[in-house]
Amino acid sequence: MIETRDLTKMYGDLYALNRLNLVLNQGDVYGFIGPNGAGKTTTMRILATLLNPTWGEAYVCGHSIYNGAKEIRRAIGYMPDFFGVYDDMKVIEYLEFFAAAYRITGPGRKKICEEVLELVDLTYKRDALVTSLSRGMTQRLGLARVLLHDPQVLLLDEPASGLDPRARIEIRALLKELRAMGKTILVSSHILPELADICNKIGIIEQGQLLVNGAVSDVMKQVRTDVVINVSVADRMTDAADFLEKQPEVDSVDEKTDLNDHTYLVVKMKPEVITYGFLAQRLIENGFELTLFREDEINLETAFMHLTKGITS
Ligand SMILES: Nc1ncnc2c1ncn2[C@@H]1O[C@H](COP(=O)(O)OP(=O)(O)OP(=O)(O)O)[C@@H](O)[C@H]1O
Repeated sequence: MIETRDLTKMYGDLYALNRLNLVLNQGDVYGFIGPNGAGKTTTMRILATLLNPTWGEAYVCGHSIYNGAKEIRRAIGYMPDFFGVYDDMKVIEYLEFFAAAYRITGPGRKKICEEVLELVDLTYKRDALVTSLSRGMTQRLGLARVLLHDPQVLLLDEPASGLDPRARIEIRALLKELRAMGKTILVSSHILPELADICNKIGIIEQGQLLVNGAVSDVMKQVRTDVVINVSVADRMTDAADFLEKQPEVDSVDEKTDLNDHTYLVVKMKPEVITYGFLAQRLIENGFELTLFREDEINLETAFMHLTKGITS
């Protein structure tokens, strides 16, 4: 669906993008992560055929950016990080305006506009002025706009930036829905954890260079520093904590309480230990009834800092 080969963009001596090689297959949701100025927008603009690279090649839906711009623009929905809305226009008028620009005509136009409004959960705002929408609603309207022509590929530049936590959750839910619809999505962010659970692939870019690229689980393995497991047992938590502390592979055991007031143990393994299934077995063999045994979610934000530290500092 998307392939770039040594894609490079220079501004004078500056490599905004340096030999970028990316592959997105149909249905991939690729989280493109990087700090400000990393080259994310440059990549998206090149893929959207709005900017020429200095060299390198890129294909979108099988069309080259050099001679397939028309076909590419038809196949993609590009949402830039900043886009203007027009004053004195109602939400539905705004969408109909863009639908007309996409040459969607006849009675079908109205239907499509209503459908995308429904998809982004803005039906209740159809007659509101676009300038009266909150930032989160404006972002959702922006998404609705790029969905009008039912593109196969979505290029979304920081769709969650500047949103409050609730609006971020809504955008993530929407992205999940688009993923379920089979869209291929390249979505950028400078916040790693934000995208981890909606993407199947992740790339981390800095100063125009892709530092890490792969399946979310592989990226997590690469950046993993130590293994932490959350454990809970029925009734005998104190005994379990004592037992775990005595195991030679265990570094530390701490007790924590979750939001529902459930207590669990946070077991940190020694640095060289990367497997941990044996601990569950030992607990069971020693008569503990396990109610929770799960690797702690790796803090991707920490991983991100860990990865980029060497370059930025
Ligand atoms: N028109 C331009 N002229 C000169 N330099 C530019 C131009 N556009 C971008 N750059 C530089 O190219 C680099 C990459 O910029 P880009 O906008 O792609 O980064 P980004 O990852 O999207 O960052 P942000 O999160 O801030 O949007 C930056 O150093 C930027 O200053």
